[in-house]
Amino acid sequence: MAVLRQFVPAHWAQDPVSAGFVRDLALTAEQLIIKLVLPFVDYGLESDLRQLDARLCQVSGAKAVKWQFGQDIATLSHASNAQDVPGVRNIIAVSSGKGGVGKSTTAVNLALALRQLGARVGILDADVYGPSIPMMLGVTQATPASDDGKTMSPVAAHGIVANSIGFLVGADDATVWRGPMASKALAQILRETRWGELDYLVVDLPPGTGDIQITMAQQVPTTAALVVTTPQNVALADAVKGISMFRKVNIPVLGVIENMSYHQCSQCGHQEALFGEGGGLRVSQQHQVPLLGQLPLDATIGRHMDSGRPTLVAEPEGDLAQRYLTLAARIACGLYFSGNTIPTRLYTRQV
Ligand SMILES: Nc1ncnc2c1ncn2[C@@H]1O[C@H](COP(=O)(O)OP(=O)(O)OP(=O)(O)O)[C@@H](O)[C@H]1O
Repeated sequence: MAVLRQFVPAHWAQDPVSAGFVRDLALTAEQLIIKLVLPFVDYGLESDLRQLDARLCQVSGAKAVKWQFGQDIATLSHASNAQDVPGVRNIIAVSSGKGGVGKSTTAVNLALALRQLGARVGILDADVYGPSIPMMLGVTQATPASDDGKTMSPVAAHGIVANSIGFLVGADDATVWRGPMASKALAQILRETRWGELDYLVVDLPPGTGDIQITMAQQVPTTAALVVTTPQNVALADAVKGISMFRKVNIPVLGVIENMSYHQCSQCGHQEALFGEGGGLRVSQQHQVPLLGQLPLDATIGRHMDSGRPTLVAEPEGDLAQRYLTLAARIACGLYFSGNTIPTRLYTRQV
């Protein structure tokens, strides 16, 4: 325990003992068995912890250390008084100040990365003006089923569940929705979907700071928001507006994600900062929000999205997937250590 107390894994705010994650510790003739149960998903933790093996063997007399991991994702508190969404533990809003910065691409890959790390994940396409999630998940022909005429089952794709106004009205019709009608559509689709048990529901917001964002603050129990930006000054200025808006409406901003940070040549691997350098970091420092990750402008990301097989599905072992997995773990970790755990409610559904 003393050895474990001295070790704080990357992005954690506490060591595993103080955080209460050590569930079991047993010494057999040969092995020291340590079981950790985490309230968030993590990535690369075992290789981090393996650095302790030699020291643990020395103090315990064991020949080897066996690490065991379990996961019970915590429900974190949210600032709004909005009613819970049955079965949904945490809601993460993905936003951007400007359109076209790669918010939906990031939201989809983030949801799939959380899933790959072992969480139960859903995605809600709240971009009621231009829903793109059905296309990105390759399920444009799907329709959420309803057996009672009041609620609907989300569409399953690549291990996650999804719902989008695009499934219900067709992408072109959605663009005419404005103001209260769009907000009502979001609230309705969120509450009338039978999400099942989810650790994380990722919500892809429309760009900007409009009615939908206000609805997220007032009617949705949002745990925290992420702001996606590119390094260009125009995008950064709008990202700052987004951060201020979330703060005004009491939604914690977990951090900034810089997309299209640099261009990586698919032929020679050369990296070039097409849109300038250091923008995301500047915003993060000036507005006291962490820079959670930087993703390259890479033509394969766009191609994967267009084919309906996002990078996490098309190349789950590739370098880009590793970046999304690292980002997802950092978000899950940050959400846990910056929030307050509340008891997870048990729901029964009337049939
Ligand atoms: N890192 C990236 N590298 C290459 N292409 C990308 C990257 N991120 C996004 N794209 C591409 O950029 C385009 C815009 O992305 P996306 O739809 O995710 O943006 P958005 O911010 O959600 O836009 P909007 O909110 O206006 O709908 C898409 O064609 C997508 O495939």
